[in-house]
Amino acid sequence: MSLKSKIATTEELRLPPGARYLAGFIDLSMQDVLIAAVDQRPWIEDLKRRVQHYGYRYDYRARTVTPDAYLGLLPQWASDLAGRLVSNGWFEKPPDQLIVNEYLPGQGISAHVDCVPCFGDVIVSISLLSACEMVFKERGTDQRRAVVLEPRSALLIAGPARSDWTHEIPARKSDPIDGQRVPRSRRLSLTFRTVEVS
Ligand SMILES: O=C(O)CCC(=O)C(=O)O
Ligand SMILES: [Fe+2]
Repeated sequence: MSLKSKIATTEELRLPPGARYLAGFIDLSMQDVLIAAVDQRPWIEDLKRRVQHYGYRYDYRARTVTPDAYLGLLPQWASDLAGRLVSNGWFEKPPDQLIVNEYLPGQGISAHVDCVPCFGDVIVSISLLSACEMVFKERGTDQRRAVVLEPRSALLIAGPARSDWTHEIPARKSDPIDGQRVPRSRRLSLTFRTVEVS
């Protein structure tokens, strides 16, 4: 077994119930295409990290998505990825909302559960560039699972992992990976969701 698949297997075991992890979902040339596409688009700069919203705008202050937040169809590069997430069986229908997050070293996302009435049960986050650690914590217990999100991997969060556990990316400049401190560099994540409008 290669070192890489050994790491992926170990991380599988560390995932909370309902989460799944796929290393190498994106190949190197597709990663370049996606980064170039994202970097051509305007960033929203009013959080601690830069973000882009597609499909529907998520309101961070109200913590909700409303029907009037519709922004239009996903751009081609995003709907191609959404289609792959249907063909690999992770989504039943193509997700219609995408948030791109940019993390520079020292930036993260605080512990949260993605809005339960706003979005469907399945959430998939694709990682580009730097690796980082994601920490899951079970609400109401002291259970904690730290997983390494490798570049070009895909993480599915559903079921208990989606609603009974919080997830976060600690705001750090390096992560403990395989017993070493690995410095972070720029990371982009593409998080796909399905909006449930009432
Ligand atoms: O960057 C990530 O992989 C996770 C992003 C996330 O949790 C979110 O946008 O809700
Ligand atoms: Fe999240």
